[in-house]
Amino acid sequence: MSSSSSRIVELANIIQTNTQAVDGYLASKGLPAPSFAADNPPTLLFGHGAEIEASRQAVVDATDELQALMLGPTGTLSSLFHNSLLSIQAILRFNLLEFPDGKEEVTFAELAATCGQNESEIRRLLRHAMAYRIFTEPRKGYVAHTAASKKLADPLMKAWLGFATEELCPSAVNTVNALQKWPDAQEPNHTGFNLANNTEEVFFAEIPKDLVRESRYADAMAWFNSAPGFGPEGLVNAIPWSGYETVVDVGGNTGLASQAIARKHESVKLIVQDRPEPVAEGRAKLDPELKDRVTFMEHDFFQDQTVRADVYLLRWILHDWSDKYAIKILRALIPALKRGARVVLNEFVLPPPGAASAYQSKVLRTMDLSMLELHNGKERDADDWEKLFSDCDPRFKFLGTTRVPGSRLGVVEAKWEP
Ligand SMILES: C[S@@+](CC[C@H](N)C(=O)[O-])C[C@H]1O[C@@H](n2cnc3c(N)ncnc32)[C@H](O)[C@@H]1O
Repeated sequence: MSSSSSRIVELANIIQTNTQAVDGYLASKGLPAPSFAADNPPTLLFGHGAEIEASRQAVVDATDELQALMLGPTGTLSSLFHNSLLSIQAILRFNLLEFPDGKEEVTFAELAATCGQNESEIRRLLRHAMAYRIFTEPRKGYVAHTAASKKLADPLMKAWLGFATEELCPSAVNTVNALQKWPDAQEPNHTGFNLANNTEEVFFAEIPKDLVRESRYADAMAWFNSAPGFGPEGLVNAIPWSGYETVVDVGGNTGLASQAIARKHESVKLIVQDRPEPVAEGRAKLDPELKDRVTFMEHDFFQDQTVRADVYLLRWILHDWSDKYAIKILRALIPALKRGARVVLNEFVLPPPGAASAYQSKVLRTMDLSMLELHNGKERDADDWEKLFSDCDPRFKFLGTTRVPGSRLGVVEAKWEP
């Protein structure tokens, strides 16, 4: 091994040590090595405890940094590909994930025929996806699945990437225009989404006009809830829920987080509040065993809260809104708050500058800009959260932020102390 102390060698060593740790662990458990093959399990590397997760993450971070160093500044800038999601959009729109007659391999021509498109453009689009290891061409002219193209057929994954290509991409392209038109960036209907859709409605009023868009959004939320580190497990373990009688899950969508809490903590009652569409879907899909403890209620969170509870949970709510509107949502709780009532947020807590790897920062910053594109919302750091409560009302006592091991989201707590 080289004795050089350069960063590239240091990174190579980090990659080697941690890759060996992951590989040795998989072998010791009789699990396959990661590969792009269609039958490689999509969650192979997850759920093996903190140590293996730390090694996996170290490899991801170090390979990202090493690649950037090896590309150099020109290579880094030229690999910001503007249309990296175009082939995914085509695959989803043209429904190219299911091969005719259940075949394992199909020709480009057969796939083109299923959607009435030209073979040559389908070939170009699929070969673009193949460069990202989504599908493969095992022999010239034939298409076969990889682990990633198989995963893309999962309905929730499909919904998330459908949401990204059909809602986020057009909104992103229009975001700088929106900022030029409305520089204060506080109003939820002054966004890239508004310009892209030629509407003055906020996202949450525009989307329900079309059932396909509404149900894709609900499924995209469900995908987030099922992705490693994004599920409600962290929240379920972060708070002593059994010590509380009543919890209101404000903007709880179809109630996934509330159901997870109710399953683990058998005494607590949860009321899920949201817009009519998710409330109807949540009621219809509710696990019958939880029907006495998880109930649904239509409620606009900009209107005064009417339910007196011990805890008000807002999970992934305030990041959808600028400070001006996040404060309105928190103030609307005040009429129902009893002394000592808790407000619990389950949101990203952005790390201080330089604390996260560049790879992690890309994930967090992408989410932050997505909020800007759709709603003029934003992700916040610990200081931002504290300031939000103090700007809202000095009677909120800020209790701090915690990060639950294994969860990518933080828990932010405040107490009502009039
Ligand atoms: C990002 S989702 C989070 C959903 C859920 N809490 C979770 O963790 O998956 C935001 C939620 O806010 C709801 N919402 C938006 N505007 C609302 C309003 N004015 N009143 C009540 N709910 C609203 C949406 O319907 C959606 O369910």
